[in-house]
Amino acid sequence: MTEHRHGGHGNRHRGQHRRSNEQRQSTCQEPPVAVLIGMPGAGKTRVGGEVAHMLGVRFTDSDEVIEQRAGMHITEYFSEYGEPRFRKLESQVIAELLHTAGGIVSLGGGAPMTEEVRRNLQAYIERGGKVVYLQADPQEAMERARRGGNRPMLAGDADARWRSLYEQRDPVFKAVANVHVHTRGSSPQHAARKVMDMVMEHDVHVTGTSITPYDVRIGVGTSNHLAEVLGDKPVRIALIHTSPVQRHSDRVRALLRQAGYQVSDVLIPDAEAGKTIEVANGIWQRLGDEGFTRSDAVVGLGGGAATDLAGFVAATWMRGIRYVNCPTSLLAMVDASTGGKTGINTPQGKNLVGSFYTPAGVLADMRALETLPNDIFIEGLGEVAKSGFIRDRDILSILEDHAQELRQFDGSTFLGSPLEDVVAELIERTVKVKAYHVSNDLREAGLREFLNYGHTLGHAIEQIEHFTWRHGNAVAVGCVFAAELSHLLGYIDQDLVDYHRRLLGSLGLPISWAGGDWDSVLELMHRDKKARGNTLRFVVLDGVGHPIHLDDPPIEAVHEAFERIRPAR
Ligand SMILES: NC(=O)c1ccc[n+]([C@@H]2O[C@H](COP(=O)([O-])OP(=O)(O)OC[C@H]3O[C@@H](n4cnc5c(N)ncnc54)[C@H](O)[C@@H]3O)[C@@H](O)[C@H]2O)c1
Ligand SMILES: O=C(O)C(=O)C[C@@H](O)[C@H](O)[C@H](O)COP(=O)(O)O
Repeated sequence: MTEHRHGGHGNRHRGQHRRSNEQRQSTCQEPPVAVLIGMPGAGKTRVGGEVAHMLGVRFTDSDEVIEQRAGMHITEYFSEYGEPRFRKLESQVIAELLHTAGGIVSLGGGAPMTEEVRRNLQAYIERGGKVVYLQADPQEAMERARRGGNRPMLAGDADARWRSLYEQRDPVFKAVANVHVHTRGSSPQHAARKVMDMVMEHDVHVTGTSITPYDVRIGVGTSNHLAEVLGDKPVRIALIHTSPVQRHSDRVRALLRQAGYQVSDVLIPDAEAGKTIEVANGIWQRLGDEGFTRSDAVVGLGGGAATDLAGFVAATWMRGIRYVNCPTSLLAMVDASTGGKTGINTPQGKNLVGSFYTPAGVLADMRALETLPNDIFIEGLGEVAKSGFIRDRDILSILEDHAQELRQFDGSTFLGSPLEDVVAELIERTVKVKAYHVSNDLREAGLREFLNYGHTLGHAIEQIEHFTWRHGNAVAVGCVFAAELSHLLGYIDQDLVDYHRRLLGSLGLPISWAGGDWDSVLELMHRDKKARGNTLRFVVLDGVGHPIHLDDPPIEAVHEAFERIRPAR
């Protein structure tokens, strides 16, 4: 029930483009990374060439390929054979390029007006492709088209002809493209940067029974989609955020105001201190005082604690209003912001009050990672690794291969570095794992519980440590505990337990815990949401990618697993 649409076909992050391009320049047999369409003079060739250069991939102009095939200039072909025959040749060439060109392809201005081209572009999009409508300012485009000359479709009064073509083509281009980039006033380099960020955006579509479908949009600059996702119904937006992410909330507030919304800026206490009934109550009071109605909305911006609280407020205000999450920590991007588990803590335990309430969209803008401290980035890797253990072993391989760079994460040098591609892929893969479970079991009747691997002990550690232990760190120890328990009960061998310790340790995550005592841990594990009556329940593995439910295990084994995560004396 989950579809995945992302920045192209397979794992194609920027570094991979560069490497593979050198090997494939002459014999490319891959679909393009992106196809640019737009009006004459929109800058398809210039911007497309620049994007290809930035990505280190080849650039193909369909008109040039047609001229090579025809052995003559397009203007000559037009006058000798007429437009219908030209469009036929153009369709054939484009059909081939959509399977074989690789890199960036720009299409002739009128190409998408041919039905067969539209059909082929649609099929390309369905295979994961990006068709980018380069929307230039009409004056700028006309001026460039005039200067460019030699365009058979603009013969005569070029401006008048351009305008009339624009009226016919603009609605078609808008419908055909799945990426729209406005280039008004932009230099070709700036426009190319915009195109590149949008092309490299990875989208995971979440759908399923009882879920109004939404997208998780991952990439640099994805918060620019905020107004599009909120839509035009809300008049007021409550922007809920914490102070360490002030720089990002300032930007988002400006975006919202530019889009015409009335923004109520709601600053909440940081981290777990924000996930309380008192904080929620303070916001309900404000929403009431400020006249928030059912058509207004909430934006949650920050780490997982802020998005959990924002979702809870949205779920409860007037029994549910629209909300969009803008996660700023790695953990919130890969896990907390998606899936609709919203909630607060109570003195008795973590997330004990809350609801399943799905966001209208999630904008994981990787630009936010620029300010993320190293220890909070590493904490997020705890949930990434968990997702690898329960479902996607490629996540584990990527973590192994890049452990050292990940461990040394530095937000100030992150964007544009090779690590950016690695992290983008980890985020996308982890969100897919989350989306798979959520799509099939929103209300956690069974399958979704697998996302709780490592959490039964993890939540107890957080609670006993009064939240001085970060969630992802506690989950990492919880995963080692769950692996020990799986092994003690004969589900996995010692190698897999050792592998848990080796991998998590190599990422800088904790693998043992000295705090608390057995009795208090046991009491808290009984309050875990997976427990039933007096029965403890856990998620364990019977292999990588094979989580299982473990109901009412022998208490001696649980105790022994706990002893095994105590540090060696
Ligand atoms: N709802 C879910 O499905 C789900 C899933 C996983 C975790 N969670 C919850 O998420 C929380 C953990 O999330 P977290 O690890 O993001 O912790 P957090 O929200 O406490 O954030 C950690 C710290 O990093 C700061 N921060 C976040 N982004 C930043 C940025 N870009 N720059 C600078 N500082 C930044 C925060 O303000 C905070 O101080 C826990 O409450 C956990 O229960 C919920
Ligand atoms: O989405 C889920 O379902 C999860 O269990 C994801 C967990 O990683 C997350 O920490 C969640 O908040 C835990 O929920 P809880 O129901 O155990 O409180």
